[in-house]
Amino acid sequence: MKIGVVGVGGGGTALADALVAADADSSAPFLVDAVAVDTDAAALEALDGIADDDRHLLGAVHTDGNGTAGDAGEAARIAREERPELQAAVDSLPVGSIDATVVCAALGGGTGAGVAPAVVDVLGQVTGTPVYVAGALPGVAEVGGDGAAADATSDGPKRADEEADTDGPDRPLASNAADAVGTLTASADDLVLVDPDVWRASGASYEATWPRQDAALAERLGALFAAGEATEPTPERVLDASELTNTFGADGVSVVGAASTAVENGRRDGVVGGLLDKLGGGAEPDVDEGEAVSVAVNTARKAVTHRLSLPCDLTSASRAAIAFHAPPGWLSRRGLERARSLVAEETGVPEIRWGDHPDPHAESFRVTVLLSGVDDSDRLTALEQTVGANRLV
Ligand SMILES: Nc1nc2c(ncn2[C@@H]2O[C@H](COP(=O)(O)OP(=O)(O)OP(=O)(O)O)[C@@H](O)[C@H]2O)c(=O)[nH]1
Repeated sequence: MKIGVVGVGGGGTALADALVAADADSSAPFLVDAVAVDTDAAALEALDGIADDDRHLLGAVHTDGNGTAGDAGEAARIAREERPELQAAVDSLPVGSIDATVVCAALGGGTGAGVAPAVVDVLGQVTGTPVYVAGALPGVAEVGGDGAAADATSDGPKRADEEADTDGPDRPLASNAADAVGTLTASADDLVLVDPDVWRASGASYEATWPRQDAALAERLGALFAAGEATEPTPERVLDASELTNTFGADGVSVVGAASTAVENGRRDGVVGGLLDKLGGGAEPDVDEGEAVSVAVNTARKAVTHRLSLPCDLTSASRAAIAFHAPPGWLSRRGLERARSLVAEETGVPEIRWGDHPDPHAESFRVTVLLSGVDDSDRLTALEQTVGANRLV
């Protein structure tokens, strides 16, 4: 599936940047163009992979280029007033060449929560193809949940001025996120959620977590989009744009799980080894089918039971798709079918679309699972309780 990407706000543009990097690393490129929109000039400046011309500063008159400090209402006003600028930013995407657009945003941010819905709206009018949102929730400790309590006990109770660093009145991360989840599940074609606490090591700061979280989500989304783009060597099955489109978009939110197992690809190390592989066509390892099946099944089990992008009740998903990525010899039809059956048993979703991406240079067997229509997640329930909202999905 060929995608366009729009990053919105600090966290959103960082995730968009990570998608550009994942595309550059992929042997089946999937990203056509990426643009960044922010009210924070320094955050735009800090991006790596998005071209300077594709970075758009909004609201400079209101914020002096310093962001909205969590004010989603102000960000939404800026998006309304500067709709022509937003439109111009989005217009640079070659809409005729993309199958879908992914809008990336950290939903606790003022700009992420306030501008992303406007971007979805503009895209809906200009593209005619699905618009998905990849949304990062604020961390539990950032919004003063259980994690914050744990932090407080390790360092003694938090002082009032420290509270302002988490979810004080000037940074209403939880209410921004709750509002954005409600709005975006209704207006976008899907909302894929990611929870920073899945990636946060015990005692680590969120700042240290974000780069890993952004890279991991970008790699997962990239694996799904690339599965339909792989052509050489021929896949067993293609997960094409229409199959992914038909998986995204069930009522609820989407989550992405992934796991990988290191495997031999028979490639030789170093420059000389690479040349020998080229001359000799590479040395495909002789893979035992039983081992290939067991690696496929065990990796698929890990993908749905560990490290989903949002912890949730798997059985609440109503649709699923799987992308397999591995050296060709490891992609046995029987292994892929058995892995698919395992995911069907774990989720209760009977019809699961799948595709594989044979990659002679892959050094692991990787399974990426998209679950759509998820409507039962303790993390969302906690967010609802924090802000006193009704069910968000
Ligand atoms: N995943 C990720 N999250 C981030 C990053 N930077 C900040 N965040 C988190 O994203 C949320 C919103 O922060 P920003 O994205 O900087 O906010 P914004 O959308 O630019 O909005 P402003 O309030 O106007 O600055 C907070 O929960 C941050 O903790 C990042 O690089 N990656």
